[in-house]
Order: sequence, then structure tokens, then C-alpha cells
Amino acid sequence: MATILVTGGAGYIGSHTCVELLNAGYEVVVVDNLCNSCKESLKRVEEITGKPVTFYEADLLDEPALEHIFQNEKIDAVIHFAGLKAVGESVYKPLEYYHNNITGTLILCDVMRRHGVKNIVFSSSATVYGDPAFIPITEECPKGEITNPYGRTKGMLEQILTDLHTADPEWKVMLLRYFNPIGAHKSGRIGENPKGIPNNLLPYVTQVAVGKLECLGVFGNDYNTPDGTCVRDYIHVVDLADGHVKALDKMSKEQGGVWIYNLGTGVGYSVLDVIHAFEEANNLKVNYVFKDRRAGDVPACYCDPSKAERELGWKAKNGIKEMCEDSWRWQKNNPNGYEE
Ligand SMILES: NC(=O)c1ccc[n+]([C@@H]2O[C@H](COP(=O)([O-])OP(=O)(O)OC[C@H]3O[C@@H](n4cnc5c(N)ncnc54)[C@H](O)[C@@H]3O)[C@@H](O)[C@H]2O)c1
Ligand SMILES: O=c1ccn([C@@H]2O[C@H](COP(=O)(O)OP(=O)(O)O[C@H]3O[C@H](CO)[C@@H](O)[C@H](O)[C@H]3O)[C@@H](O)[C@H]2O)c(=O)[nH]1
Repeated sequence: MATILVTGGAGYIGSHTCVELLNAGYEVVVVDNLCNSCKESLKRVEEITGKPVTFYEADLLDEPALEHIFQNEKIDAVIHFAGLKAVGESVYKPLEYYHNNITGTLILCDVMRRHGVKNIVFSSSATVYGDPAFIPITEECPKGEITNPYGRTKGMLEQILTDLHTADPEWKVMLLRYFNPIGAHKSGRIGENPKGIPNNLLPYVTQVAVGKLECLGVFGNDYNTPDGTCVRDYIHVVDLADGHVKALDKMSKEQGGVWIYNLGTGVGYSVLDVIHAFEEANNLKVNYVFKDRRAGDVPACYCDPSKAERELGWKAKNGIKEMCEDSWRWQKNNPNGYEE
């Protein structure tokens, strides 16, 4: 069976993808520098699946370390999650973001090329659409103006990987544009584990619910949306992980090319919808107050996921209720994340 190198595999989406890959029969090798994760997540991946994960603690910027991995392992394809991802932080640390995300990917691709591994699935983002020209967003929607360095690394890397295929058509490049991943594995053993105060909505909501934070700030209630709060396309992380397995299936049948897919549910929920769904699914109350708009937020962003359904045979299965239940199970069972 094929062996997949998962960069950033100890992280939130990476760890869930490792589970789905192992369940689908792939061998999994992870490289992660643990700058935003810990080894415990991979121990739990092994516990959930009953299968081993080969782990290398290394930085993508460390070329000899990557070279060593490709010499030791017979890698068939790479799923590339590793990167820094905090939108706000990227505004203050542009050099760190460009260096880590762009240079890290250049080094990875160079080592892949040297070893004749030309299959890559890349974690892109709905952020490349900027304030979308139309909604629901199809893959044909033009890329928009991106408002922060993090998002720009995604736009640039999509271009770099496309150029790689132009130069050598044997490359198979899957650009997966994620919408808003939330939720956790049903076991409640792995989930999102943000360091410090969460930036994203769901981890903030769950930390208020568990009593770690006092009150959620809802950023803006005067947008041109049905209830005035921003609308997003939340997708269960296990569905998202499954999208990667389907992307690999397709890649194995193709000769070479660049494919772009939106991975979302196609349904938009406002911030208030999410709060209410969370309260209802878990039978609890979440304190919130309205605050000013957050810089860089777009009013509404949700996709048309039908291309992924047509071409990958992939469709999100979980609804907002399951997403809220599973996020809460993870938080409740692991109030301090992976720290016991
Ligand atoms: N979570 C989201 O809302 C979202 C949305 C769209 C796209 N993405 C992208 O998906 C990918 C995974 O996101 P996530 O939410 O799982 O984030 P995460 O921070 O949980 O996972 C990223 C992992 O990459 C590792 N890493 C970072 N830089 C590295 C380097 N130079 N070398 C080795 N390892 C490194 C981190 O330690 C971490 O384990 C990222 O590329 C992110 O930008 C995430
Ligand atoms: O404490 C909070 C946190 C968020 N929000 C709002 O909740 C919505 C969702 O915010 P968030 O969870 O931060 O997601 P996005 O800003 O949509 O960005 C996420 O989704 C993008 C893809 O759509 C990725 O590129 C980003 O990395 C990822 O952070 C937005 O309207 C926020 O203003 C609040 O009201 N209060």
C-alpha cells in the first residue's frame, strides 16, 4: 500500500487526516516540528486506529533532515499541512510567515523532486477568494485581494505549485481550499488544541462553555447579512480529512495536472447561528457580547462544493449539530487539550 508523508501531521487537521489515511489502508509518515502541536496527538491517532505512525520531529526548513526522511522512507505522495496559520499574528510577523510557509514549501518540493516524488496535496484556504466576487463560491471565482500575509502565502504557494507543474507536467498538484474546519473525532481523543487565547470562533466558544474564558466577543453585528453577524461555511474536520483521502484516490488515477477543489458544506451559518446551534446541541449557555468588527473579516463566505462531489466523489456528511457536539466532547474530555 502507498506511503504518505504528512507534513504538519501532529496538528489539528493533520492528525484527523492521519486517522482517515490509516483507516483507508495507507502507511503514514509524519514530519512536524511541533511548533503548534505535540506528540501526544499522534499517540492518540495510533490508539484510535490501532496502527503505527512513523514520526520525524523536524522542521521543513531543515533540508538535511528532510533529505534523511526521503532516504529512509519510500514516499509515494505528500500531504502538506505544515505552516503557520494565525491571521492576526502574520500581520506583525510577515517575515516569519513568508519564511516558514514559502521557504519551507520550496525546500520540501526540492527534496521531493530530487527523490522523484511528484505528488502533492496542498492545504489552501478560502482566504484566497478575498471578499468573494460571488457566493456561493465556485472554483472559477477569481482570486480576490487577500488582506494578510498568512493568506498571501496560500495564494503564492498555489501559484508556485502550479508553476512547478508547468515546468514538469508529471507533477500532480491538488490545491484544496478549506472553508472553516471545526469539530473533532467522535472518540473525543483528538481535536483542536490552540495555544493561548483562541483566535477562531469554535475553540473560543468551547472554552467559554468549559469555564476557561468568561465571555465570547461577537465581532460585529452590523454586516449586510441576515442577522448582521458574519456568515461562514463550517465543515467537520473528519469530513475535511476524508476529502484528502479522496484527493489521493483521484491523483492515483491521473497522469499529471493541477486540480483545485473547494472543501466546504455549501451551507452558510452566521456567528449567532453557531452559538445557538452549540447551545442547543449540548444543552448549555454561552455568554457573549457584541464587539466591534474585526479587521479583515469578510461579511459572507461559503462555497459551492459540487465540483468535489462530481470529481472526487466527496461530500461532507456531518451537519452543524454533529460539529457542535463533537467540538464539545473533545473540549469537555480534555479541558487542557493534550496536557493531562
Ligand atoms: N484551521 C483552519 O481554519 C484552516 C483553514 C484553511 C487552511 N488551513 C491550513 O491547513 C493546514 C493545517 O492547519 P491546522 O489547523 O491543522 O493547523 P495546526 O497549526 O494545528 O497544524 C500545522 C502543523 O504544522 C506544524 N508546522 C508549522 N511549521 C512547520 C515547519 N516549518 N516544519 C514542520 N512543521 C511545521 C505545526 O507544528 C503544526 O503541527 C495549515 O497549512 C493551515 O494554514 C487551516
Ligand atoms: O472570538 C471570536 C472569533 C471569531 N468570531 C467571528 O467568527 C467568524 C469566524 O471566524 P474564525 O473562526 O476566526 O474564522 P475565519 O476568520 O473565517 O478564518 C478561518 O477560515 C479561513 C478559511 O475560510 C482560514 O483561511 C483561516 O485560517 C481561518 O482562521 C468571523 O466572523 C469572526 O469575526 C467572533 O465573532 N469572535
